[in-house]
Amino acid sequence: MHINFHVLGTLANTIVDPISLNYKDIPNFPVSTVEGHQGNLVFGTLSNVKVVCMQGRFHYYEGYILQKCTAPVRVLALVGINKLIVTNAAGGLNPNYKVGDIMFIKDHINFLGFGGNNPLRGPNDPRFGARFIPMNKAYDRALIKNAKEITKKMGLEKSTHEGVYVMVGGPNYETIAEVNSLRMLGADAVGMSTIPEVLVAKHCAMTVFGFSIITNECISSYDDETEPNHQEVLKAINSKAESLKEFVTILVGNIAME
Ligand SMILES: O=P(O)(O)O[C@H]1O[C@H](CO)[C@@H](O)[C@H]1O
Ligand code: HPA
Repeated sequence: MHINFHVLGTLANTIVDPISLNYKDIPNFPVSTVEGHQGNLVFGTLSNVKVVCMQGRFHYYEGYILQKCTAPVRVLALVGINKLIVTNAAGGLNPNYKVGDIMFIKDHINFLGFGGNNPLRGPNDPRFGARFIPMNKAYDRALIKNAKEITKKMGLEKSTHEGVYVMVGGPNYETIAEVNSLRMLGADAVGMSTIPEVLVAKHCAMTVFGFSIITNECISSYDDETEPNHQEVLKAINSKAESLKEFVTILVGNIAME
């Protein structure tokens, strides 16, 4: 199983018997440039299940093409990974979402993809998957159900949601008009990542589960004096680290029992 920990990088510290490889020591691997993305591939076990954790991901706004951003997912497929847990920090578009809430990703809107910018663009390599892939079952329903049961038992029910993630290119945060448009499109949380990895994972026939941590409430009024910033994003993530570690550890154990 593979866990993509990204800005939740401290979660990698829960891995038992870890073997950590720095991305810069892996031939042809991209290198993380974003604060909070530590840049290690960590092999080990969690809940007695063999896992690989990406401690740091790659974003389009860093300057990498999407094929490069997602190359690690294909590396993971080649080492035998068939289940992927993706995580991210996201701004809450849904007015009911509060900082620190968890959103299980039930679906996504690929803003970059609408214009044809897709990691699967180019000649198809059939060793990984088919040219045309369905995405209506991208996020595994059974795992969402399982995750809901865990958060309920953890007493997190009120701060947990199921929603739609939209990816924008970044690196700027959204204007007020953009926030209002994304809401109208039906998105609940916005970020600058994840969807390319999910596309490549589905191309490789992986089972995918994803969740967002709501790190800020998107600003939708011209009278609001506040501004979003990456420090508040990191702070919100760190304040949830302990309960997220517990959640992911239980989830991995449950997945293995299925
Ligand atoms: O999606 P992740 O990498 O978790 O992080 C989110 O937080 C950063 C912006 O603060 C952006 O990288 C955005 O995508
Ligand atoms: N917008 C886009 N990406 C983000 C945000 C946001 O408000 N918060 C964390 N990542």
